[in-house]
This record gives sequence, structure tokens and C-alpha cells, in this order.
Amino acid sequence: MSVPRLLHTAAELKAAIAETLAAKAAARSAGGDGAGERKPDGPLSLGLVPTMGALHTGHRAMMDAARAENDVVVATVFVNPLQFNDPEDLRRYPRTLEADLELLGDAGVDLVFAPEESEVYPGGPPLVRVSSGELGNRYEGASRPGHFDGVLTVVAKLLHYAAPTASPAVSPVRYRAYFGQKDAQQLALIRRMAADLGFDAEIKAVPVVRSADGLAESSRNVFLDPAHRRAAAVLSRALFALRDSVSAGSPPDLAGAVALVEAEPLVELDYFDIVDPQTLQPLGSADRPLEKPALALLAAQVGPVRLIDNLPLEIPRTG
Ligand SMILES: Nc1ncnc2c1ncn2[C@@H]1O[C@H](COP(=O)(O)OP(=O)(O)OP(=O)(O)O)[C@@H](O)[C@H]1O
Ligand SMILES: CC(C)(CO)[C@@H](O)C(=O)[O-]
Ligand code: BAL
Repeated sequence: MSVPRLLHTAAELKAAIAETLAAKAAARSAGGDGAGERKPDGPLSLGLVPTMGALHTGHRAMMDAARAENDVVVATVFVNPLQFNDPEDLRRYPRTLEADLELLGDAGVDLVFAPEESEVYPGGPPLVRVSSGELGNRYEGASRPGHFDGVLTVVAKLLHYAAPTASPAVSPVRYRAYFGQKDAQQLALIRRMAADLGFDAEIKAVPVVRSADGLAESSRNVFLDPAHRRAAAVLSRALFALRDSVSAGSPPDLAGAVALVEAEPLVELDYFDIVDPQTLQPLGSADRPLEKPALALLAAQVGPVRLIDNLPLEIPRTG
């Protein structure tokens, strides 16, 4: 296991990125960069993986994806107050930096940026923020007002902090940023932000990692007691039942999937819908099979925890 370098300020991070890229470039020209599948004569690459810490196997999958594709991997650990609409949720959010650093070291991450709040927001909450627009007001945004403006604002800042700058020694550098498919609306919004505001980073999605009972891994799962944890498994069961009906060529049985969740007394459903994966516009009708690939997405309160989950719905191939 290697020990990643821990940086607390944006200036330290910039310098460490430049240094690490220069070392990779030097190792390459000396003929021993260990680039694996990457072309030794192609551009160097940097992968950024933003997180809020309390890392689990879902985060590990993102680190592994970034490690496999890039010369330098940077993870960030920052519980962003701007995206919390509920102060109690922010106060109790799990913070486990020591264990996180172990996981990140094990995953071969090069640099970890774990800033204080005063580093990211030196003048207090920022006046100017990224607006998530209409796409940020639906689903999660309807239940967590301001959440996605807070997410996009911090992601924009993190993308700036970690952006590799070209130098005579290191030029050019490919820039990739990794986000989990579990937060489907967040992913769609980050893709839109990158396109609409002209960010250089290529946005990469990592599939949802689930535990053996189907529950999507999430940092907040630690707050589920055994009964709520068992009950929460109904969410993925309902998603998979819906996907099976669609794969069989039937109209999506959304009402059936909702009924399955509603039969579980410890689970209080917030929304369950079938949407276009990019625009999150509702799709599908109870009378006709789906005409294009879609996403089933849901959120529910399970005891003290708000859980979200989603599953792609592929239309069956014809012929
Ligand atoms: N089970 C998972 N599979 C794949 N990616 C995940 C999973 N859980 C989280 N991620 C991704 O990890 C990144 C960081 O997420 P975050 O640190 O908020 O963790 P989290 O488990 O989603 O926590 P919580 O939902 O409790 O806030 C996000 O891009 C998120 O989509
Ligand atoms: C992308 C993110 C790290 C921004 O704080 C957060 O929303 C998360 O962990 O999904
Ligand atoms: N992964 C989503 C971050 C949040 O719930 O604030």
C-alpha cells in the first residue's frame, strides 16, 4: 500500500499536481513509467475523484476506474456545507478521514485534497454560485432546495483547483473527473455544467456498487438499524422488478413497483419515476413499451436516512 500525499490548500494541491505530473513525464522519458494500458507516447492524464469522505466500496470503484485510466489520480474529501439544506444532516454526516486515507492509499491514489471550509469558502458562503436551473429543481432538488446549486458550485471549484496546467515538461494533459451513477441527477447536472460552462474535464460515470442484498452503498447507510437496513432492500428489489418487466418487452409496470415499496411500512417513498437519463424529463406510459433507453429513479426516507437509487432501463432488441 502506498501512502497518498495529503494537501489542505488549493495552492499546495496545484504545486503537488505539477510536481507529480513532472515526475511521471520524467519517468516516461527514462522509459519506466509503468503506464500499463496507457500509451507511453500519448498525453499524460489526470483523474479527479471528488467525494465527501466516509469512503466505502462505491468510492473504491471510482478510485479503481480513475487509477486504471490515468497517470495521476487526485481524490478530494470535503463535506460541502453549501449543498446541505438540513443543518442536522450536515452536523451528523460521517467523517472518517483516517480510514479514508487508508482506503485511498490501498487504491493507489497519488494525492488527497482535504481542505477546511475556510479554504474553499474564505469569505463565508459565496455570493455568486452556479445555478442548476430547471434540471436542479426536480426530484432531489424539489426535496432539497438549493442542494444542486451547492453541489455544482463546489464541483466547479474542485475542477478548477485540480486542473492540470501544461508546462514545457508536461504538455498536454488529459483531464478526467469521475462521478457515481448512484447520484444520477447530480451526474446529469455536472455533465450539463461542463458542457454549458466549457470545462475541459471529461466527465466519466461509474456504475452503482451494491451490497449483497441489493442496497446501493452509501455513506449514510451506517445510520440504518438492522430493521431499517432489511426494509431498505425493497428499493433495489422494486427497481430490478421494473427493469425485468421492461426487458421482457412489456410496458413499464411503474405502479407495480411503487406498490411493492409502499407495502414496506418502514419505507416512506418520496418519488419513483421513469425519466430520460440526460434531461430527467418523465418518460414512459403504462400502456406502451418504452421507446428509448430510460432511467428509473427513486428516493425514500428509511428511518433517519434519505436514500436514493436508480437503474437504467434498456429496451429489448428487436429482430
Ligand atoms: N454505491 C455507489 N456506487 C457508485 N458510486 C457511488 C456510490 N456511492 C457514492 N458514489 C459516488 O461517490 C461520489 C461521492 O459521493 P459521496 O461522498 O456523497 O458518497 P455517498 O455514499 O453518495 O454518500 P451519501 O449518499 O450518504 O452522501 C459521488 O460521485 C457518488 O455518486
Ligand atoms: C460531488 C460531491 C463530492 C460534491 O460535494 C458530492 O455531491 C458527492 O459526494 O456526491
Ligand atoms: N452524494 C450526494 C451528496 C449529498 O447527499 O449531499
